[in-house]
Amino acid sequence: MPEQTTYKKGLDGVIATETKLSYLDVDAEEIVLLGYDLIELAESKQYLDLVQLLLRGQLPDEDTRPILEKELKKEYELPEDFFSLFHKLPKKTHPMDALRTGISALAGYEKDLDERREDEIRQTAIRLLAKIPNIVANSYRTLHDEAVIEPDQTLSYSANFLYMITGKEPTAAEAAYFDQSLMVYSEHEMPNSTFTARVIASTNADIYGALTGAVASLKGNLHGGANEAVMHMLLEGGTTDGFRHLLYEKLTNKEKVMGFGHRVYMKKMDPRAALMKEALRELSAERQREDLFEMCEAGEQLMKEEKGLYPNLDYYAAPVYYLLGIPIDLYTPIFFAARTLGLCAHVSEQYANNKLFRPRVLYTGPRGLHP
Ligand SMILES: CC(=O)SCCNC(=O)CCNC(=O)[C@H](O)C(C)(C)COP(=O)(O)OP(=O)(O)OC[C@H]1O[C@@H](n2cnc3c(N)ncnc32)[C@H](O)[C@@H]1OP(=O)(O)O
Ligand SMILES: O=C([O-])CC(=O)C(=O)O
Repeated sequence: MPEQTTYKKGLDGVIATETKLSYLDVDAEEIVLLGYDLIELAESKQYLDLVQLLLRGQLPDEDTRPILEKELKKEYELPEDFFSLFHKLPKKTHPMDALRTGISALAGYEKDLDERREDEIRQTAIRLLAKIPNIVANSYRTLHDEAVIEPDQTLSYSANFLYMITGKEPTAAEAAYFDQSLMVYSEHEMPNSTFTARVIASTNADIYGALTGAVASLKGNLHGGANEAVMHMLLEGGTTDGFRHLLYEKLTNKEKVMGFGHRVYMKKMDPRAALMKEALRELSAERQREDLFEMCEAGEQLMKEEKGLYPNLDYYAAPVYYLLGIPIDLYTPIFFAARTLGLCAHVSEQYANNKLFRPRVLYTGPRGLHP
């Protein structure tokens, strides 16, 4: 028998690894990202700055940012005929499953899957960050019998991502809201998907396998899948009164209300949700959709009063994506595209200081049986 240690269901509160990448300091209300506060970064920087920070350890300056942008743009293209893969899938395939298939398929094109050197893994991360938005947008298009939209090198990274999704060149303001959402989704310490990726990487499996597993984890509605569920719930509610009624019904039926609660922030508002709430306030005023903002605020108020629960990021990111004209099925794939950054940094860190994850169990089954 292993030495008895405390068992925590769902590894609640258990320290799983050391990391220099990020830490949720709930008391200080800070999401620490390599020493910086994620919210401060999201208010003043761009997603590409975070790419440089998480993969290369420091924020870029005016000289290094364009170099990084060029590196990414050089890698936008996917292998020839890549999207024929998606023509063969059933039309009802969820975009997260298409993304999982796409990332898995990309592995076959990598020149050396056994490479584990930190600088090389970080170059692979650049390739993944360049290609995943293309897979997200165009696997969806292919499954919907729409023409593939080639990446536009003249647009910024985030503007191009949004352009490939909607087919329209975004305004500077739309691109900025989207970029900010990518930043707040980019990295968040040790959620289930990051843990999944590190567990897979700890067997010395390649980064494509680690990310493929992480897509599967993120799809679940207790994790990334919640953003899509939130939007369906808002649409089902329809009006503030309708939404309130729906939430009461869910609480009476003891159903989980998507977009509320969090393993780490359980009794506090997720700081990222507060930032997206401000984005929604502005965007809904610009679009004369104050009704949507009011509905969300009424839901927030009700959940606080009835359950003492606060919104997480998915609650306010979903209506922001809705007002940006993004199809609901793409909300979780976009979350994954943004999180590719944090995942790659974690996988790289795992390789650099590896120890196989292999916990023990609290056995509750029978003993002493004989065939
Ligand atoms: C970006 C992200 O991935 S953030 C997470 C996105 N996921 C969601 O929004 C899904 C809805 N939320 C949840 O299911 C949960 O809050 C989780 C899974 C995120 C975290 O919860 P856990 O730490 O595992 O706590 P658990 O699910 O056990 O909940 C504890 C209690 O709060 C209640 N609770 C927690 N979240 C909710 C919710 N959203 N709606 C209703 N009740 C809830 C539970 O029913 C439980 O009550 P009980 O003790 O009376 O049984
Ligand atoms: O931290 C978590 O458990 C989930 C979450 O908010 C994220 O992955 O962004």
